[in-house]
Amino acid sequence: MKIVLVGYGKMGKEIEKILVSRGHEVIGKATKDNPLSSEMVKNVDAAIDFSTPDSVLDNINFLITHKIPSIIGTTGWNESYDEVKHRIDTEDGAMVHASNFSVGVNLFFKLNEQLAKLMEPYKEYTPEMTEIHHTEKLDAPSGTAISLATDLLQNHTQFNDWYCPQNDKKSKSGNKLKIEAVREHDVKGTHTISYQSKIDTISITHEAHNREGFALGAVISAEWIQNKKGIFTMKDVLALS
Ligand SMILES: NC(=O)C1=CN([C@@H]2O[C@H](COP(=O)(O)OP(=O)(O)OC[C@H]3O[C@@H](n4cnc5c(N)ncnc54)[C@H](OP(=O)(O)O)[C@@H]3O)[C@@H](O)[C@H]2O)C=CC1
Ligand SMILES: O=C(O)C1=N[C@H](C(=O)O)C[C@H](O)C1
Repeated sequence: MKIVLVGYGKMGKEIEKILVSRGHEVIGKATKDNPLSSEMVKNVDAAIDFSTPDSVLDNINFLITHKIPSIIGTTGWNESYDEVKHRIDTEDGAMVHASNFSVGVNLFFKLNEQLAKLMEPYKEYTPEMTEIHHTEKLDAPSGTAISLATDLLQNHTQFNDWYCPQNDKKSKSGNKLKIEAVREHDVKGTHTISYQSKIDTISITHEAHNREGFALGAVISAEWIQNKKGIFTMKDVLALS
């Protein structure tokens, strides 16, 4: 495949390695000072976007307009999801998006759903979430934490929304699940869901050791989306229901 990388930072560089190792070609790299252009997307099979929360929506709209299948790993655009889905559905677009492209985290998503169902009758346990990332991360909470919280809320009735003390846009008031966002030097991404009671705590944790899993999942998604139309997630790519 001929691929354009949108964002050539920590993830863009990791994805390039995997693309080359699987026999693909990177024919363009969009960055802050060299954004997407019509010239850059001529004859490409897919674009893989790991850019910034501020630029991703413009990138997505550009790629839909130019009929380029897109793999969107950038986080922080959840509020625009309905608008993007409408464009993909009505303009015959093709996209795989995921807050986390690693196989391990997608299995962890299933574990979180199952644990929420199991804990639902035990009202003495209160769920809580923590995510830890590197200090350069621009969004809080992480996209993965938002996905985990959304799945938990759908399978457990104690709370009806989430809040994050490190995110001013979401108010704490009301009946909300707490997501603590911690920033430490060079952490690749750790997510913990805990159910706490006076007597004990039950926790599950996923810890990424490096960025390879995210990058591999994005490349597999670009291979998978070829000749497909519609908006998909990593769950579709992995055939996890
Ligand atoms: N879904 C998943 O599995 C994962 C998602 N992510 C998400 O991916 C995103 C990127 O992460 P990471 O690689 O660590 O971030 P980096 O900060 O390392 O890289 C961001 C890149 O985006 C580029 N950029 C900025 N503005 C634009 C623009 N207008 N057009 C194109 N590119 C632009 C930057 O350009 P310049 O170099 O010029 O500054 C930089 O190359 C984040 O949102 C992160 O949360 C990360 C890991 C896994
Ligand atoms: O910015 C990162 O690094 C990561 N971002 C994604 C997120 O926001 O969940 C995925 C992973 O946790 C790493």
